[in-house]
Amino acid sequence: MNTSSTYNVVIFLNSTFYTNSLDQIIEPLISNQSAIVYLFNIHNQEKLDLTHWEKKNNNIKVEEITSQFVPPTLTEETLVIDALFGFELQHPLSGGFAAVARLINSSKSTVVSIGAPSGLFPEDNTTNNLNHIIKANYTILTEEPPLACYFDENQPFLGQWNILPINPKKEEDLVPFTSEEEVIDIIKPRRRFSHKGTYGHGLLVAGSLGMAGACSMAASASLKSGIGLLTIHTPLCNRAIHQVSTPEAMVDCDTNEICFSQLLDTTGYKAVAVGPGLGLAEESATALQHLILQCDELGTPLIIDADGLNILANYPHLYRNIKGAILTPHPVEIERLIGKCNNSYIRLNRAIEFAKKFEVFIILKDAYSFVICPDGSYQLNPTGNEGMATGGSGDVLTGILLALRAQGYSQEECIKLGTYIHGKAGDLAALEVGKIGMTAQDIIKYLPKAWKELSETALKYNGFNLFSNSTN
Ligand SMILES: NC(=O)C1=CN([C@@H]2O[C@H](COP(=O)(O)OP(=O)(O)OC[C@H]3O[C@@H](n4cnc5c(N)ncnc54)[C@H](O)[C@@H]3O)[C@@H](O)[C@H]2O)[C@@H](O)CC1
Ligand SMILES: Nc1ncnc2c1ncn2[C@@H]1O[C@H](COP(=O)(O)OP(=O)(O)O)[C@@H](O)[C@H]1O
Ligand SMILES: [K+]
Repeated sequence: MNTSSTYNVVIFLNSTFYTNSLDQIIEPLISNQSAIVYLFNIHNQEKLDLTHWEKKNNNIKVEEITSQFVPPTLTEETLVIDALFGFELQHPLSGGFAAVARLINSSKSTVVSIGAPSGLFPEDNTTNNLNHIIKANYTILTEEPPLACYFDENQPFLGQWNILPINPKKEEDLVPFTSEEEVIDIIKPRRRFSHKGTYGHGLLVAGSLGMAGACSMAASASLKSGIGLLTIHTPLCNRAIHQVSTPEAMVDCDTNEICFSQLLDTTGYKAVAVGPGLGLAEESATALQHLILQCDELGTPLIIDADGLNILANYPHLYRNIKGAILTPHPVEIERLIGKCNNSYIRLNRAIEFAKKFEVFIILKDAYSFVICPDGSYQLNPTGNEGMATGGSGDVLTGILLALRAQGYSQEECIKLGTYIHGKAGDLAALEVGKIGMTAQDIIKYLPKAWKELSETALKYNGFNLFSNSTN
Protein backbone atom coordinates (compact mmCIF):
# COMPACT_ATOMS: atom_id res chain seq x y z
CA MET A 1 0.00 0.00 0.00
CA ASN A 2 1.16 3.51 -0.80
CA THR A 3 1.95 5.64 2.22
CA SER A 4 -0.28 8.63 2.16
CA SER A 5 2.56 11.05 2.84
CA THR A 6 2.88 11.09 -0.96
CA TYR A 7 -0.66 12.42 -1.23
CA ASN A 8 -1.63 16.04 -0.66
CA VAL A 9 -5.19 15.17 0.26
CA VAL A 10 -6.33 12.29 2.46
CA ILE A 11 -10.04 11.56 2.45
CA PHE A 12 -11.88 9.33 4.89
CA LEU A 13 -15.12 8.44 3.19
CA ASN A 14 -17.93 6.35 4.53
CA SER A 15 -20.06 4.50 2.01
CA THR A 16 -23.25 5.66 3.71
CA PHE A 17 -22.23 9.24 3.16
CA TYR A 18 -24.45 11.36 0.96
CA THR A 19 -22.76 10.87 -2.39
CA ASN A 20 -23.68 14.24 -3.88
CA SER A 21 -20.91 15.63 -1.74
CA LEU A 22 -18.39 13.79 -3.92
CA ASP A 23 -18.76 16.07 -6.91
CA GLN A 24 -20.20 19.08 -5.13
CA ILE A 25 -17.72 19.36 -2.28
CA ILE A 26 -14.94 16.79 -2.33
CA GLU A 27 -13.86 17.15 -5.96
CA PRO A 28 -13.51 20.94 -5.78
CA LEU A 29 -11.54 20.58 -2.53
CA ILE A 30 -9.14 18.09 -4.11
CA SER A 31 -8.81 20.27 -7.19
CA ASN A 32 -5.83 18.86 -9.12
CA GLN A 33 -3.89 17.66 -6.13
CA SER A 34 -2.93 14.04 -5.53
CA ALA A 35 -5.43 12.39 -3.27
CA ILE A 36 -6.16 9.10 -1.59
CA VAL A 37 -9.62 8.06 -0.55
CA TYR A 38 -9.98 5.55 2.27
CA LEU A 39 -13.36 4.12 1.51
CA PHE A 40 -15.10 2.47 4.44
CA ASN A 41 -17.73 0.23 2.93
CA ILE A 42 -19.81 -0.31 5.99
CA HIS A 43 -21.45 -3.58 6.80
CA ASN A 44 -25.13 -3.93 5.92
CA GLN A 45 -25.04 -0.91 3.65
CA GLU A 46 -25.11 -0.85 -0.10
CA LYS A 47 -21.52 -0.88 -1.33
CA LEU A 48 -20.26 2.37 -2.77
CA ASP A 49 -18.32 1.77 -5.97
CA LEU A 50 -15.87 4.52 -6.81
CA THR A 51 -14.04 2.75 -9.63
CA HIS A 52 -15.61 5.00 -12.21
CA TRP A 53 -14.77 8.13 -10.26
CA GLU A 54 -11.19 6.93 -9.73
CA LYS A 55 -10.81 6.33 -13.47
CA LYS A 56 -12.18 9.76 -14.32
CA ASN A 57 -9.71 11.52 -12.00
CA ASN A 58 -6.23 10.13 -12.43
CA ASN A 59 -4.87 12.14 -9.48
CA ILE A 60 -7.20 10.23 -7.12
CA LYS A 61 -6.58 6.77 -5.75
CA VAL A 62 -9.32 4.88 -3.95
CA GLU A 63 -8.52 2.25 -1.37
CA GLU A 64 -11.37 0.26 0.03
CA ILE A 65 -10.98 -0.58 3.70
CA THR A 66 -12.51 -3.88 4.60
CA SER A 67 -10.76 -4.79 7.84
CA GLN A 68 -7.44 -3.51 9.19
CA PHE A 69 -5.73 -0.65 7.44
CA VAL A 70 -2.29 0.90 7.75
CA PRO A 71 -2.89 4.39 9.05
CA PRO A 72 -1.62 7.09 6.74
CA THR A 73 1.02 9.59 7.73
CA LEU A 74 -0.60 12.95 8.18
CA THR A 75 1.72 15.91 8.01
CA GLU A 76 1.24 19.63 8.45
CA GLU A 77 0.93 19.87 4.66
CA THR A 78 -1.80 17.24 4.33
CA LEU A 79 -5.38 18.30 3.76
CA VAL A 80 -7.63 15.81 5.55
CA ILE A 81 -11.24 15.51 4.44
CA ASP A 82 -13.52 13.90 6.98
CA ALA A 83 -16.53 12.52 5.15
CA LEU A 84 -17.28 9.72 7.57
CA PHE A 85 -20.45 10.69 9.41
CA GLY A 86 -22.92 13.55 9.36
CA PHE A 87 -25.18 14.48 12.25
CA GLU A 88 -27.03 11.15 12.24
CA LEU A 89 -24.91 9.43 14.91
CA GLN A 90 -26.48 8.34 18.17
CA HIS A 91 -23.47 6.54 19.65
CA PRO A 92 -19.90 7.74 20.10
CA LEU A 93 -17.39 6.63 17.47
CA SER A 94 -15.77 3.37 18.42
CA GLY A 95 -13.27 0.83 17.04
CA GLY A 96 -11.58 1.83 13.79
CA PHE A 97 -13.53 5.06 13.46
CA ALA A 98 -12.47 6.18 16.94
CA ALA A 99 -8.89 5.36 15.96
CA VAL A 100 -9.24 7.51 12.82
CA ALA A 101 -10.57 10.38 14.97
CA ARG A 102 -7.60 10.08 17.33
CA LEU A 103 -5.18 9.91 14.41
CA ILE A 104 -6.62 13.04 12.81
CA ASN A 105 -6.80 14.94 16.10
CA SER A 106 -3.18 14.20 16.94
CA SER A 107 -1.99 15.39 13.53
CA LYS A 108 -1.12 18.92 12.48
CA SER A 109 -3.01 18.56 9.21
CA THR A 110 -5.72 20.95 8.13
CA VAL A 111 -9.03 19.16 8.53
CA VAL A 112 -12.23 19.82 6.61
CA SER A 113 -15.29 17.96 7.85
CA ILE A 114 -18.24 17.48 5.59
CA GLY A 115 -21.74 17.19 7.00
CA ALA A 116 -20.48 17.30 10.58
CA PRO A 117 -17.23 16.81 12.44
CA SER A 118 -17.62 13.03 12.58
CA GLY A 119 -18.66 11.87 16.02
CA LEU A 120 -20.52 15.03 17.07
CA PHE A 121 -24.20 14.56 17.97
CA PRO A 122 -26.69 17.17 16.70
CA GLU A 123 -28.02 18.31 20.08
CA ASP A 124 -27.10 16.59 23.31
CA ASN A 125 -23.46 15.52 23.59
CA THR A 126 -23.67 14.70 27.30
CA THR A 127 -23.14 10.96 26.73
CA ASN A 128 -20.62 11.41 23.91
CA ASN A 129 -16.92 10.56 24.13
CA LEU A 130 -15.31 13.91 23.39
CA ASN A 131 -11.97 12.26 22.55
CA HIS A 132 -13.66 10.45 19.69
CA ILE A 133 -14.98 13.46 17.82
CA ILE A 134 -12.97 14.79 14.90
CA LYS A 135 -11.65 18.30 15.46
CA ALA A 136 -12.05 20.12 12.17
CA ASN A 137 -10.55 23.42 11.14
CA TYR A 138 -13.48 23.92 8.80
CA THR A 139 -16.87 22.25 8.60
CA ILE A 140 -19.08 22.33 5.54
CA LEU A 141 -22.61 21.61 6.73
CA THR A 142 -24.73 19.93 4.09
CA GLU A 143 -27.94 20.88 5.86
CA GLU A 144 -28.99 23.77 8.10
CA PRO A 145 -27.14 23.74 11.44
CA PRO A 146 -28.57 21.74 14.34
CA LEU A 147 -28.56 23.07 17.92
CA ALA A 148 -25.04 21.75 18.67
CA CYS A 149 -23.58 24.32 16.25
CA TYR A 150 -24.72 27.16 18.51
CA PHE A 151 -22.97 25.88 21.64
CA ASP A 152 -19.60 27.30 22.62
CA GLU A 153 -18.02 23.98 23.66
CA ASN A 154 -18.62 22.41 20.23
CA GLN A 155 -16.71 25.07 18.31
CA PRO A 156 -13.33 23.26 18.68
CA PHE A 157 -14.86 20.32 16.76
CA LEU A 158 -16.63 22.43 14.15
CA GLY A 159 -13.89 24.98 13.52
CA GLN A 160 -15.06 27.65 11.12
CA TRP A 161 -18.38 26.44 9.74
CA ASN A 162 -20.34 27.24 6.66
CA ILE A 163 -23.52 25.91 5.17
CA LEU A 164 -23.90 24.39 1.72
CA PRO A 165 -27.44 23.06 1.96
CA ILE A 166 -27.36 20.09 -0.39
CA ASN A 167 -29.91 18.46 1.87
CA PRO A 168 -32.26 21.25 3.05
CA LYS A 169 -34.22 20.44 6.20
CA LYS A 170 -37.95 20.72 6.58
CA GLU A 171 -39.13 23.97 8.18
CA GLU A 172 -40.19 22.18 11.37
CA ASP A 173 -36.73 20.65 11.83
CA LEU A 174 -34.88 23.96 11.75
CA VAL A 175 -33.46 25.49 14.92
CA PRO A 176 -35.90 28.32 15.69
CA PHE A 177 -34.54 31.83 15.20
CA THR A 178 -36.30 35.14 15.77
CA SER A 179 -36.81 36.58 12.29
CA GLU A 180 -36.83 40.19 11.17
CA GLU A 181 -40.42 39.68 9.95
CA GLU A 182 -41.38 38.73 13.48
CA VAL A 183 -39.80 41.76 15.12
CA ILE A 184 -41.18 44.23 12.59
CA ASP A 185 -44.61 42.85 13.44
CA ILE A 186 -43.94 43.57 17.12
CA ILE A 187 -42.57 47.10 16.82
CA LYS A 188 -45.18 49.83 17.32
CA PRO A 189 -45.15 53.30 15.77
CA ARG A 190 -45.13 56.46 17.90
CA ARG A 191 -48.39 58.34 17.83
CA ARG A 192 -48.36 61.90 16.49
CA PHE A 193 -50.54 63.02 19.42
CA SER A 194 -48.52 61.36 22.12
CA HIS A 195 -46.62 62.70 25.11
CA LYS A 196 -44.00 61.38 27.51
CA GLY A 197 -46.73 59.75 29.57
CA THR A 198 -47.71 57.65 26.57
CA TYR A 199 -44.41 55.79 26.61
CA GLY A 200 -44.27 54.87 30.25
CA HIS A 201 -42.29 55.77 33.33
CA GLY A 202 -39.60 53.23 34.15
CA LEU A 203 -37.59 52.75 37.30
CA LEU A 204 -33.99 51.60 37.07
CA VAL A 205 -32.53 50.32 40.33
CA ALA A 206 -28.82 49.97 39.67
CA GLY A 207 -25.28 50.97 40.50
CA SER A 208 -23.13 51.06 43.60
CA LEU A 209 -19.80 52.55 44.59
CA GLY A 210 -17.46 51.84 41.66
CA MET A 211 -20.23 50.61 39.36
CA ALA A 212 -21.97 53.81 38.33
CA GLY A 213 -21.09 52.81 34.77
CA ALA A 214 -23.40 49.81 34.67
CA CYS A 215 -26.30 51.99 35.80
CA SER A 216 -25.36 54.79 33.49
CA MET A 217 -25.21 52.52 30.43
CA ALA A 218 -28.54 50.86 31.24
CA ALA A 219 -30.09 54.31 31.68
CA SER A 220 -28.72 55.64 28.38
CA ALA A 221 -29.95 52.54 26.56
CA SER A 222 -33.45 53.04 28.01
CA LEU A 223 -33.48 56.65 26.94
CA LYS A 224 -32.40 55.67 23.43
CA SER A 225 -35.11 53.00 23.19
CA GLY A 226 -38.15 55.21 23.42
CA ILE A 227 -38.96 55.32 27.14
CA GLY A 228 -41.22 58.25 28.15
CA LEU A 229 -39.72 58.95 31.55
CA LEU A 230 -36.89 57.36 33.47
CA THR A 231 -36.07 57.47 37.16
CA ILE A 232 -32.78 56.07 38.36
CA HIS A 233 -32.64 54.85 41.92
CA THR A 234 -29.02 54.67 42.96
CA PRO A 235 -26.77 55.25 46.00
CA LEU A 236 -25.90 58.81 46.97
CA CYS A 237 -22.28 58.60 45.86
CA ASN A 238 -23.32 58.35 42.21
CA ARG A 239 -25.86 61.17 42.14
CA ALA A 240 -23.70 63.73 40.34
CA ILE A 241 -22.50 61.16 37.82
CA HIS A 242 -26.01 60.36 36.64
CA GLN A 243 -27.24 63.93 36.67
CA VAL A 244 -24.43 64.70 34.26
CA SER A 245 -24.26 61.49 32.19
CA THR A 246 -28.02 61.18 31.61
CA PRO A 247 -29.62 64.57 32.31
CA GLU A 248 -32.84 63.28 30.72
CA ALA A 249 -33.30 60.91 33.67
CA MET A 250 -34.46 61.82 37.16
CA VAL A 251 -32.30 60.59 40.00
CA ASP A 252 -33.85 59.27 43.17
CA CYS A 253 -31.03 58.83 45.66
CA ASP A 254 -30.85 56.00 48.11
CA THR A 255 -30.23 57.00 51.72
CA ASN A 256 -27.15 54.79 51.64
CA GLU A 257 -23.95 56.39 50.39
CA ILE A 258 -22.58 53.37 48.53
CA CYS A 259 -25.26 50.75 47.85
CA PHE A 260 -28.96 50.09 47.28
CA SER A 261 -30.65 49.78 50.68
CA GLN A 262 -34.06 51.45 50.63
CA LEU A 263 -37.46 49.80 50.62
CA LEU A 264 -39.03 51.25 47.48
CA ASP A 265 -42.61 51.92 46.52
CA THR A 266 -43.08 51.01 42.86
CA THR A 267 -46.54 52.57 42.56
CA GLY A 268 -46.73 54.73 39.48
CA TYR A 269 -43.98 52.97 37.55
CA LYS A 270 -44.92 51.08 34.39
CA ALA A 271 -41.85 48.81 34.75
CA VAL A 272 -38.86 48.24 37.00
CA ALA A 273 -35.40 46.91 36.10
CA VAL A 274 -33.00 45.96 38.84
CA GLY A 275 -29.46 44.66 38.99
CA PRO A 276 -26.76 46.21 36.82
CA GLY A 277 -23.79 47.08 39.03
CA LEU A 278 -25.94 46.70 42.15
CA GLY A 279 -23.30 44.89 44.21
CA LEU A 280 -24.01 42.17 46.74
CA ALA A 281 -24.24 44.10 50.02
CA GLU A 282 -26.47 42.70 52.74
CA GLU A 283 -28.59 45.88 52.76
CA SER A 284 -29.11 45.47 49.02
CA ALA A 285 -30.23 41.86 49.48
CA THR A 286 -32.89 42.98 51.96
CA ALA A 287 -34.02 45.85 49.74
CA LEU A 288 -34.16 43.61 46.68
CA GLN A 289 -36.36 41.05 48.44
CA HIS A 290 -38.74 43.85 49.35
CA LEU A 291 -38.70 45.16 45.77
CA ILE A 292 -39.51 41.71 44.34
CA LEU A 293 -42.42 41.27 46.76
CA GLN A 294 -43.69 44.79 45.93
CA CYS A 295 -43.65 44.18 42.19
CA ASP A 296 -45.35 40.83 42.70
CA GLU A 297 -48.06 42.36 44.86
CA LEU A 298 -48.68 45.37 42.60
CA GLY A 299 -48.16 43.46 39.36
CA THR A 300 -45.39 45.81 38.27
CA PRO A 301 -43.50 44.42 35.26
CA LEU A 302 -40.02 43.44 36.47
CA ILE A 303 -36.67 42.79 34.81
CA ILE A 304 -33.91 41.24 36.90
CA ASP A 305 -30.31 41.27 35.73
CA ALA A 306 -26.73 40.85 36.96
CA ASP A 307 -26.37 41.28 40.73
CA GLY A 308 -30.16 41.26 41.03
CA LEU A 309 -29.98 37.64 39.86
CA ASN A 310 -26.93 36.89 41.98
CA ILE A 311 -28.79 38.04 45.11
CA LEU A 312 -32.01 36.28 44.08
CA ALA A 313 -30.10 32.99 43.82
CA ASN A 314 -29.56 33.16 47.58
CA TYR A 315 -33.32 33.31 48.25
CA PRO A 316 -34.91 30.41 46.35
CA HIS A 317 -38.15 30.83 48.31
CA LEU A 318 -38.62 34.08 46.33
CA TYR A 319 -38.72 32.25 42.99
CA ARG A 320 -42.46 31.92 43.36
CA ASN A 321 -42.71 35.72 43.60
CA ILE A 322 -41.09 36.45 40.26
CA LYS A 323 -43.87 35.05 38.08
CA GLY A 324 -44.03 37.03 34.82
CA ALA A 325 -40.63 38.66 35.34
CA ILE A 326 -37.89 38.79 32.71
CA LEU A 327 -34.50 37.41 33.81
CA THR A 328 -31.38 38.15 31.75
CA PRO A 329 -28.60 35.86 32.96
CA HIS A 330 -25.30 35.07 31.24
CA PRO A 331 -24.20 31.42 31.60
CA VAL A 332 -22.50 31.95 34.96
CA GLU A 333 -25.49 33.84 36.35
CA ILE A 334 -28.05 31.24 35.25
CA GLU A 335 -26.03 28.49 36.93
CA ARG A 336 -26.35 30.33 40.23
CA LEU A 337 -30.10 29.78 39.81
CA ILE A 338 -30.23 26.30 38.26
CA GLY A 339 -27.01 24.72 39.53
CA LYS A 340 -23.76 23.85 37.80
CA CYS A 341 -24.26 22.40 34.30
CA ASN A 342 -21.76 20.24 32.43
CA ASN A 343 -22.59 21.62 29.01
CA SER A 344 -24.70 24.15 27.13
CA TYR A 345 -27.39 21.63 26.22
CA ILE A 346 -28.02 20.80 29.87
CA ARG A 347 -27.89 24.50 30.75
CA LEU A 348 -30.47 25.36 28.10
CA ASN A 349 -32.80 22.59 29.19
CA ARG A 350 -32.56 23.44 32.87
CA ALA A 351 -33.17 27.10 32.03
CA ILE A 352 -36.29 26.04 30.11
CA GLU A 353 -37.42 23.96 33.12
CA PHE A 354 -36.86 26.96 35.39
CA ALA A 355 -38.87 29.22 33.05
CA LYS A 356 -41.73 26.71 33.03
CA LYS A 357 -41.70 26.03 36.74
CA PHE A 358 -41.62 29.65 37.88
CA GLU A 359 -43.44 31.12 34.86
CA VAL A 360 -40.67 33.54 33.99
CA PHE A 361 -39.19 34.77 30.72
CA ILE A 362 -35.47 34.20 30.33
CA ILE A 363 -32.89 35.67 28.00
CA LEU A 364 -29.99 33.26 28.26
CA LYS A 365 -27.25 35.56 27.04
CA ASP A 366 -24.29 34.31 25.08
CA ALA A 367 -22.77 34.57 21.60
CA TYR A 368 -26.15 33.24 20.46
CA SER A 369 -28.73 34.26 23.05
CA PHE A 370 -31.77 32.10 23.68
CA VAL A 371 -35.07 33.79 24.49
CA ILE A 372 -37.21 31.42 26.54
CA CYS A 373 -40.92 31.67 27.37
CA PRO A 374 -42.76 30.05 30.30
CA ASP A 375 -44.47 27.60 27.95
CA GLY A 376 -41.03 26.11 27.33
CA SER A 377 -40.67 27.46 23.79
CA TYR A 378 -37.44 29.16 22.81
CA GLN A 379 -35.82 31.05 19.95
CA LEU A 380 -32.27 32.00 19.13
CA ASN A 381 -31.46 35.62 18.46
CA PRO A 382 -29.80 36.09 15.07
CA THR A 383 -28.17 39.50 15.62
CA GLY A 384 -25.01 40.51 17.49
CA ASN A 385 -21.30 39.84 17.19
CA GLU A 386 -18.12 39.19 19.17
CA GLY A 387 -17.40 42.90 19.45
CA MET A 388 -20.15 42.84 22.09
CA ALA A 389 -18.05 40.59 24.34
CA THR A 390 -17.08 43.58 26.46
CA GLY A 391 -18.10 44.82 29.92
CA GLY A 392 -21.38 46.68 29.97
CA SER A 393 -23.00 45.07 26.90
CA GLY A 394 -25.49 43.25 29.13
CA ASP A 395 -26.31 46.43 31.05
CA VAL A 396 -27.29 47.99 27.73
CA LEU A 397 -29.72 45.12 27.08
CA THR A 398 -31.35 45.64 30.48
CA GLY A 399 -31.92 49.30 29.68
CA ILE A 400 -33.54 48.41 26.36
CA LEU A 401 -35.86 45.88 28.02
CA LEU A 402 -36.91 48.42 30.67
CA ALA A 403 -37.83 50.90 27.94
CA LEU A 404 -39.89 48.30 26.08
CA ARG A 405 -41.77 47.07 29.14
CA ALA A 406 -42.47 50.68 30.16
CA GLN A 407 -43.93 51.28 26.69
CA GLY A 408 -46.33 48.41 27.19
CA TYR A 409 -44.76 45.63 25.16
CA SER A 410 -45.54 42.18 26.54
CA GLN A 411 -42.75 40.07 28.01
CA GLU A 412 -42.54 37.87 24.93
CA GLU A 413 -42.49 40.86 22.56
CA CYS A 414 -39.95 42.54 24.79
CA ILE A 415 -37.43 39.67 24.93
CA LYS A 416 -37.59 39.03 21.18
CA LEU A 417 -37.51 42.65 20.07
CA GLY A 418 -35.07 43.70 22.82
CA THR A 419 -32.39 41.08 22.09
CA TYR A 420 -32.83 41.63 18.36
CA ILE A 421 -32.34 45.42 18.50
CA HIS A 422 -29.46 45.07 21.02
CA GLY A 423 -27.60 42.80 18.59
CA LYS A 424 -28.51 44.96 15.62
CA ALA A 425 -27.09 48.05 17.33
CA GLY A 426 -23.97 46.00 18.07
CA ASP A 427 -23.76 44.99 14.42
CA LEU A 428 -24.08 48.60 13.25
CA ALA A 429 -21.40 49.64 15.74
CA ALA A 430 -19.09 46.86 14.52
CA LEU A 431 -19.66 47.94 10.94
CA GLU A 432 -18.67 51.50 11.76
CA VAL A 433 -15.88 51.18 14.33
CA GLY A 434 -14.86 47.50 14.15
CA LYS A 435 -15.18 44.67 16.62
CA ILE A 436 -11.93 45.22 18.50
CA GLY A 437 -12.33 48.86 19.39
CA MET A 438 -16.08 48.95 19.97
CA THR A 439 -17.38 49.31 23.51
CA ALA A 440 -20.76 49.01 25.19
CA GLN A 441 -21.14 52.76 24.73
CA ASP A 442 -20.87 52.24 20.97
CA ILE A 443 -23.81 49.83 21.16
CA ILE A 444 -25.75 52.64 22.85
CA LYS A 445 -24.55 55.14 20.26
CA TYR A 446 -25.93 52.99 17.42
CA LEU A 447 -29.24 52.17 19.11
CA PRO A 448 -31.09 55.11 17.50
CA LYS A 449 -29.90 54.03 14.05
CA ALA A 450 -30.93 50.44 14.75
CA TRP A 451 -34.40 51.60 15.82
CA LYS A 452 -34.64 53.87 12.79
CA GLU A 453 -33.73 51.10 10.35
CA LEU A 454 -36.09 48.62 11.97
CA SER A 455 -38.98 51.12 12.06
CA GLU A 456 -38.42 52.01 8.42
CA THR A 457 -38.51 48.33 7.48
CA ALA A 458 -41.69 47.91 9.53
CA LEU A 459 -43.28 50.87 7.80
CA LYS A 460 -42.24 49.63 4.37
CA TYR A 461 -43.42 46.05 4.77
CA ASN A 462 -46.48 46.16 6.95
CA GLY A 463 -47.42 49.83 7.19
CA PHE A 464 -46.29 49.44 10.82
CA ASN A 465 -49.47 47.50 11.54
CA LEU A 466 -50.95 50.94 12.00
CA PHE A 467 -54.46 49.77 12.65
CA SER A 468 -53.97 46.60 14.60
CA ASN A 469 -51.01 47.21 16.80
CA SER A 470 -50.35 50.84 17.63
CA THR A 471 -49.95 52.30 21.11
CA ASN A 472 -52.98 54.43 21.89
N1 LIG B 1 -18.93 49.58 34.18
C1 LIG B 1 -19.53 48.86 35.11
O1 LIG B 1 -19.96 49.38 36.12
C2 LIG B 1 -19.74 47.41 34.88
C3 LIG B 1 -20.37 46.68 35.86
N2 LIG B 1 -20.68 45.39 35.72
C4 LIG B 1 -21.41 44.76 36.81
O2 LIG B 1 -20.54 43.90 37.49
C5 LIG B 1 -21.31 42.99 38.26
C6 LIG B 1 -20.70 41.61 38.13
O3 LIG B 1 -20.97 41.08 36.82
P1 LIG B 1 -20.01 40.03 36.10
O4 LIG B 1 -20.80 39.47 34.97
O5 LIG B 1 -18.69 40.67 35.75
O6 LIG B 1 -19.68 38.94 37.20
P2 LIG B 1 -20.09 37.42 37.34
O7 LIG B 1 -19.41 36.91 38.54
O8 LIG B 1 -21.56 37.25 37.27
O9 LIG B 1 -19.51 36.72 36.06
C7 LIG B 1 -18.20 36.94 35.62
C8 LIG B 1 -17.64 35.69 34.96
O10 LIG B 1 -18.57 35.13 34.04
C9 LIG B 1 -17.90 34.82 32.85
N3 LIG B 1 -18.84 34.87 31.71
C10 LIG B 1 -19.61 35.91 31.34
N4 LIG B 1 -20.29 35.63 30.23
C11 LIG B 1 -19.93 34.38 29.88
C12 LIG B 1 -20.27 33.54 28.78
N5 LIG B 1 -21.12 33.95 27.84
N6 LIG B 1 -19.74 32.32 28.74
C13 LIG B 1 -18.89 31.92 29.69
N7 LIG B 1 -18.51 32.67 30.74
C14 LIG B 1 -19.01 33.89 30.83
C15 LIG B 1 -16.82 35.87 32.75
O11 LIG B 1 -15.74 35.47 31.99
C16 LIG B 1 -16.42 36.05 34.19
O12 LIG B 1 -15.39 35.17 34.56
C17 LIG B 1 -22.74 43.09 37.73
O13 LIG B 1 -23.54 43.82 38.61
C18 LIG B 1 -22.57 43.86 36.45
O14 LIG B 1 -23.73 44.58 36.12
C19 LIG B 1 -20.40 44.68 34.48
O15 LIG B 1 -21.58 44.77 33.71
C20 LIG B 1 -19.24 45.25 33.71
C21 LIG B 1 -19.31 46.77 33.60
N1 LIG C 1 -19.53 36.80 21.08
C1 LIG C 1 -20.71 37.44 21.19
N2 LIG C 1 -21.56 37.48 20.16
C2 LIG C 1 -22.75 38.10 20.28
N3 LIG C 1 -23.18 38.70 21.40
C3 LIG C 1 -22.37 38.68 22.47
C4 LIG C 1 -21.09 38.06 22.43
N4 LIG C 1 -20.52 38.20 23.64
C5 LIG C 1 -21.39 38.88 24.41
N5 LIG C 1 -22.49 39.17 23.71
C6 LIG C 1 -23.68 39.84 24.22
O1 LIG C 1 -23.30 40.88 25.10
C7 LIG C 1 -24.04 40.84 26.31
C8 LIG C 1 -23.11 40.55 27.49
O2 LIG C 1 -23.84 40.57 28.68
P1 LIG C 1 -23.16 40.36 30.10
O3 LIG C 1 -22.30 39.17 30.08
O4 LIG C 1 -24.23 40.44 31.10
O5 LIG C 1 -22.22 41.66 30.18
P2 LIG C 1 -22.05 42.78 31.31
O6 LIG C 1 -22.39 42.17 32.64
O7 LIG C 1 -20.62 43.17 31.24
O8 LIG C 1 -22.96 43.89 30.96
C9 LIG C 1 -25.11 39.77 26.11
O9 LIG C 1 -26.28 40.32 25.61
C10 LIG C 1 -24.47 38.85 25.07
O10 LIG C 1 -25.42 38.16 24.29
K1 LIG D 1 -18.07 14.30 8.60
